[in-house]
Amino acid sequence: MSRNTPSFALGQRWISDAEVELGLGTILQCDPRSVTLLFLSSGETRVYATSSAPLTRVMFSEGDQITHQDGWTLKVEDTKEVDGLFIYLGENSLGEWIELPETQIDAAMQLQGPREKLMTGQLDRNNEFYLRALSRQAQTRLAQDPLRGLRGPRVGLIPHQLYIAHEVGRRLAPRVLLADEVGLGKTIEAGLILHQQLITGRAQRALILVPGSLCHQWLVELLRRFGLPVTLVDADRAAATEAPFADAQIALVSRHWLLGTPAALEQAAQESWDLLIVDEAHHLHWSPDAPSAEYQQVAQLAQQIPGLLLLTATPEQAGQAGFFAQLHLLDPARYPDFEQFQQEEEGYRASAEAIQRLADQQPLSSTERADLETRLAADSLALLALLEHPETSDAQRDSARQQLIEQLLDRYGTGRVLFRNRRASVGGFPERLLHAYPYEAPEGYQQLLSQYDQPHKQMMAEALSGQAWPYAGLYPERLYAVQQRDAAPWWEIDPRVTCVLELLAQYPDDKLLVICAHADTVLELSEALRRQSGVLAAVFHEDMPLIERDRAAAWFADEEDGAPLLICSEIGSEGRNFQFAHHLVLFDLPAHPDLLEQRIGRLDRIGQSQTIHLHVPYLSGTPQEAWFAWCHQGLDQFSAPRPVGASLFADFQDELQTWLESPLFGAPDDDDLLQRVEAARVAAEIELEAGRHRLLELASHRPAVSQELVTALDDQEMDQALRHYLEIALDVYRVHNEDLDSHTWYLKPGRESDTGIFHDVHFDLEEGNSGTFLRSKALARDDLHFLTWEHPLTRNCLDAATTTSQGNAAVALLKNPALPAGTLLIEAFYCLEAPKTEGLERYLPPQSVRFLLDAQGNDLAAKVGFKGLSRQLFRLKKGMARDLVKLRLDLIRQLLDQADQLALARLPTEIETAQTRMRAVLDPEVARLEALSQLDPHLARGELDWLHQQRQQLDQALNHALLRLDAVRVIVASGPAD
Ligand SMILES: Nc1ncnc2c1ncn2[C@@H]1O[C@H](COP(=O)(O)OP(=O)(O)OP(=O)(O)O)[C@@H](O)[C@H]1O
Repeated sequence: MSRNTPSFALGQRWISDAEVELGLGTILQCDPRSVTLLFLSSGETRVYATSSAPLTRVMFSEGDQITHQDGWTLKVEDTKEVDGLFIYLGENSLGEWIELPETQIDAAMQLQGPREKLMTGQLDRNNEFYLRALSRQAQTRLAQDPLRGLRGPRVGLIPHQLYIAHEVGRRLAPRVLLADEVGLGKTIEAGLILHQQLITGRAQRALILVPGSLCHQWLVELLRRFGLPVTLVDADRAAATEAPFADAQIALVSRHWLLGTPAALEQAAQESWDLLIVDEAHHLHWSPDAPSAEYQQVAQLAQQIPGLLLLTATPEQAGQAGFFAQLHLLDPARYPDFEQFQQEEEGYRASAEAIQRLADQQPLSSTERADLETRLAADSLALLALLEHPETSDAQRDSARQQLIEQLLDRYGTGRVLFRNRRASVGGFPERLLHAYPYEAPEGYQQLLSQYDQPHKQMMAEALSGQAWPYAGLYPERLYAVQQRDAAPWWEIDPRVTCVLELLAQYPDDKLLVICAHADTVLELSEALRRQSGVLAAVFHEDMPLIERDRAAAWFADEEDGAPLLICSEIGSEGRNFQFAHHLVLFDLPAHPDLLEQRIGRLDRIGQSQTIHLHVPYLSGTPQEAWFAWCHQGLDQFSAPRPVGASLFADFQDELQTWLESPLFGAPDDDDLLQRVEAARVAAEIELEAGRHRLLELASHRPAVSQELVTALDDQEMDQALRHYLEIALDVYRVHNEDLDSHTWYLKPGRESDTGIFHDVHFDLEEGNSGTFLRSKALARDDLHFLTWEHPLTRNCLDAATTTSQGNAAVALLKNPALPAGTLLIEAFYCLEAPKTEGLERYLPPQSVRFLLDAQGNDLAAKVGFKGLSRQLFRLKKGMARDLVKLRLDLIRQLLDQADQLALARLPTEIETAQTRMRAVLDPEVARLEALSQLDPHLARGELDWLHQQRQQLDQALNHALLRLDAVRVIVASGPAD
């Protein structure tokens, strides 16, 4: 389309230079003195003096697309002029040759493309063009950034977490078990993975199931650290809304509520989610004959939802079967059968040794090689051959070795689905100090417990306490409370109450976390403390409403006026963050080793800065004494996590029964039990260390990789490109910006500001907010925004600058003494676009291509950079700019056509790059599933077919990609200054 100024005639189409927003006008009346135009789309009429009418004739050219007033379109191939009116000739969308008189052009036709705007004089400010182009370039760069999704979260750079997040977050529909030891940051890892999946477009929606007691903590972490749009879906919301999940992008739900509320579960299941996250997954009980209802409900969701993250610090709390059940949920093709899984576990040591040898770059022994050959599929054998071939280069060998290790970890271990880091390998955790307080058991307890000496009486104890005998004997206060209703309350005779009071007196400036197995004990103990010495304790247990639990936790956390102690129940405390406290009082001990580790983990977690004091009061002469000895001397559980605790607990179950009763009914026959348990623990740990742990360690953290991540993320603080970008964006959107220090800005919108860029940003539009580029500062101060390329404000600017037509047509003056006045350049940006197909954006990131043409049509883009050139450019007044375009119209059109040709020639290269990128992601997935299905032809078929289909659809879409003109700038040299 071009612009010309012939004489006026009725029916001609013009636009107003002064009011371009009026759209396409039609001449209604004209005489030698005045001309009248009707702007149909805006319903306005204007009369201008003929001699000075600020009007531009609209004339379309070959290749332009025009819309008829009836809605059909025509691609212009030719134009003729009859009685002063243009008639356009070309093909309509049905391929028919047709004529379209300009009088019939749709008045509402958009003239917002860069060419149309340039030709009709709708010129943007030069800094708007600059922002648009900067945004496109940033989007291209960000889309290919290997750290995408890791930059924005407000988290400390902890290597093992970054490794997992980076490894898993890039996957297509990741399905993994995050099983780091208690308190090492599984919630953070899940948040990082989710953030990456959302930012990269791999996922749009997520459903998060957590224990009710952790809802608030999760909500706070997801908002504060990740700025994610999370919605808490609970009974209140379900009562108030018909479809409580419908507009929740990330729905956070109490697992207990959801799985216990059939209507809500059905509503959740009807939504389409990309990622399911289940925290404390060890609660999903499973056995080969009797999977729990909860397990089956989650399995149903896990089958429907492509991505799945299971979180547990104690994956084996429910034994090997429970562990298998979680792996089966994640990857039924890889873990189809419990028996097969058990057999595989036995072979871990051999696999671990072979993998270790590969990792150490040692040659494999002939037995190891033969063993691998019988077990490996074709793709791995090819890698093995490449590794051993004498002509393989070092780089090829490294890459083959790494791929082979990954395949071995995946196929002969749990490498691909299980991540478990341990304190022992992470390091840097404070010491644990045990303080044991043996007390004489009160007479009342002793008498009571010694009554349970017959099986039928023990059954009564079980019925009363809900706990199997002799474990019921670990909680004498529960039996006493029920059986001795008429006596004084248990807490009047129990010396452990005095112990808590003494500890309070001994550590007046410290916070004490007290954990009891039962909610009733929590309530009664707090009442006892209040009555006996006026101490007000915060309490926290599973029967309290969520809001009260959170209030109690906040009261305990308050440094100024907070409660000196918090009394928690077992279930109530799981997963909570209490690392600001350094004293844990184990009022009783839980009846499972993994629960003990969960308790200690409330304090012994990332962020704990001091030695952790574990206070254990116990009653001599009762099962508590024997159980303490088993945990301390047998398993050595207080000094460090004991991953073999759960299996030894199962192995020694029968002997433990007698052992626990021994203080009541005499010494067991076998009094060297503790030494035997200790020996078994040491042996099992050595075996684990060499076998599964070794495999896990290799798969869960590669320090060389995480170190690179840490360094790169550290470096981003100094990213001048981000600061420059934000400065320009804030200028264009008219937001006031002030330096508070060299890394911190204060942003304040004004009346002129475009506040759309604050959409979904937690920002005070009235008062303004500050933001910092420094991670350490953002971690220390929640009130500061953490400014990164991934902050919602930056993302909104990137969107706003590229999704409207603002900034897509501009004219600028080039002040460069070396160029003669009037030299004209055209700077054109093109975007690669393809038909919308599922998953496309992953392989076809926003790609922008720049051309800079001189008057002879030479492309100078490679020689003259965008930013360098922009620095030499100055704005021109709008009127002058329009005249300039008018004057050089033919040349501009010709150069734009040439740019189109260059873009066309570039297209195949761009498509090929996108295809290569797509294959680099999909092909290894396909190869893995093919290898798995070689081991068992029934496995993975569905997923494999789906991947093949996706690859085909994406190939097709990419083959139809186009380079579309996105923005144009006409540059004219002003010549040497006088
Ligand atoms: N990278 C990090 N930056 C800042 N804080 C962190 C980071 N990682 C973990 N934390 C903090 O450490 C604590 C433990 O993290 P998190 O709750 O994720 O651990 P977890 O492994 O899920 O614990 P649990 O086993 O008890 O469920 C939390 O207070 C968390 O905010």
